[in-house]
Amino acid sequence: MDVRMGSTGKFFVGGNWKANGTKESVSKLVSGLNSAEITSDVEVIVAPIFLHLPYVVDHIDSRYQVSAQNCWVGRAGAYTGEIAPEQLADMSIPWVILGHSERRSLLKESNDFVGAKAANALAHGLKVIACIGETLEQRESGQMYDVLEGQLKGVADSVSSWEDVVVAYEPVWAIGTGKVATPEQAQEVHAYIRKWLGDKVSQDVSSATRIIYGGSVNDQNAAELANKEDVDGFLVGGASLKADAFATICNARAKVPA
Ligand SMILES: O=C(CO)COP(=O)(O)O
Repeated sequence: MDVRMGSTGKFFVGGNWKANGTKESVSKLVSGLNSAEITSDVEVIVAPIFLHLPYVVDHIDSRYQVSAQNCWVGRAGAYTGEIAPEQLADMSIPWVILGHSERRSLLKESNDFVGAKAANALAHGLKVIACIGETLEQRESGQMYDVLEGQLKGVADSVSSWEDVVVAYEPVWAIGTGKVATPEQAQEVHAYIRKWLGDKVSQDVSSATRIIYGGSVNDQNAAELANKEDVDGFLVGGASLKADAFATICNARAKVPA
């Protein structure tokens, strides 16, 4: 089994809770996760909304790491409504998700802006899950690789060290739609991303960087996707809100025979 080095060399599963949850539901989810059985071969991250971060940091088991879903592009200061990476680090939040397609489309975050945010977060000691992905229209009109390249380049132009970067391939047409990419579709794009990193960044970065898949991953389809050579983990939305389903996804690679 081909295992990526990354910072820990482990299969990587992130639960992106998006703008979901109340005090009550988050407390239930955290207790469900605390009693879930998860193999030690996997690095697991959960990403609640900013407001719930302190509660989750204080109450979740140390087997899980906590992530924000966004951060500011610069330092702390006069930026109303924003949260800077050093403020996340100060709250013991080690990870941040950047460039999610919901932010790219709804908030018009550009490739350069996402790259600048990634560099800024890394400079302040955070680790970054950098999201890329094409829409159905872009895929069907043959623009998929141009779009993915632009998104990768946005990150690569700003980021000098990739040690603390995980790349999440999340085809927009698969997010929240129940229409998961086939294992072959995911593998094809992951292999493209790995080759792009090898050609444009370095062979070391290409082989060490974990490339994870997101988009309608659930407890039924995760094992087959995890079996693909270049799928190093998942970024999970809806199914990460259920502790049992999320634990099954976290254990998906462990179930695959080596
Ligand atoms: O956007 C996603 C994770 O960041 C995927 O969401 P779903 O798993 O709900 O499709």
